[in-house]
Amino acid sequence: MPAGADRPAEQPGSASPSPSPQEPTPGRPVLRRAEVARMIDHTLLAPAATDEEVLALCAQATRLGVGAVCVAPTHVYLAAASIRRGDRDERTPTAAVATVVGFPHGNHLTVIKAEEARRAVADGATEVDMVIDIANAMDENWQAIETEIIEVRLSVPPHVILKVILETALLPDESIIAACRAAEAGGAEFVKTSTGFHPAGGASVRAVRAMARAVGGRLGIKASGGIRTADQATAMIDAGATRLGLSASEDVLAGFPV
Ligand SMILES: O=C[C@H](O)COP(=O)(O)O
Repeated sequence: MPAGADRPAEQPGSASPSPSPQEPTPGRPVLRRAEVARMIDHTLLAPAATDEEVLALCAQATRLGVGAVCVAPTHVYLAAASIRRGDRDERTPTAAVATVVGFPHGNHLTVIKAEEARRAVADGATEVDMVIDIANAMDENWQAIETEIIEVRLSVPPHVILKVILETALLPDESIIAACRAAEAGGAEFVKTSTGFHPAGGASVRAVRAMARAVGGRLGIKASGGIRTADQATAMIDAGATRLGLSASEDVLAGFPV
């Protein structure tokens, strides 16, 4: 079962209600299913996820044409092997393998996050989503956040994409902006809204807009946590998201025209 599939939309981790995106943003072409699929990190991070469920996720990823799968560190090796096999059989473009570090609470020692990232890359991950030490953001200790990001950045090769999870439901806009700047200074490629596991909630249009104001055009912006419909996904993209972390990828994509 995909992570969060057993949660109703308004439970912890769900995306905040957003303005209806039914009216297309002026000047933006209609979003097509294949284009949105390439923006998706198809995600399974449920603590009890089995190997069988990870293999099903990878098969689905290949079928849907998503940009990446995102799995727990313990499943990276399996996912990377499965994606490679699926690509050979189906002759479809390769989905990247992403994983998480310091997940979901973020209060692991920096040295543990750095080693977790290094091992994940050795196992086949090319994208790493690290959770910041959220207490540092509550304390507005931006230097500590930047230092930790630098440590993780230095633990993996330059080609690895580093995404920094801020748990934005806990933060006012000014803190989101400051954390995004610390992520940029620390060498991250992306900032990401949420783990999808915090009781305060998941992605919101408010947070994505603040992130876009801070680093849009320079860093990628990943909206994740509680996005269950094409309307919610569209609202995130219109707010500035360039990636979507979704466990409900199939349902979301079904709402976009081919
Ligand atoms: O990192 C991504 C999230 O865990 C995905 O959250 P979701 O299951 O609410 O889509």
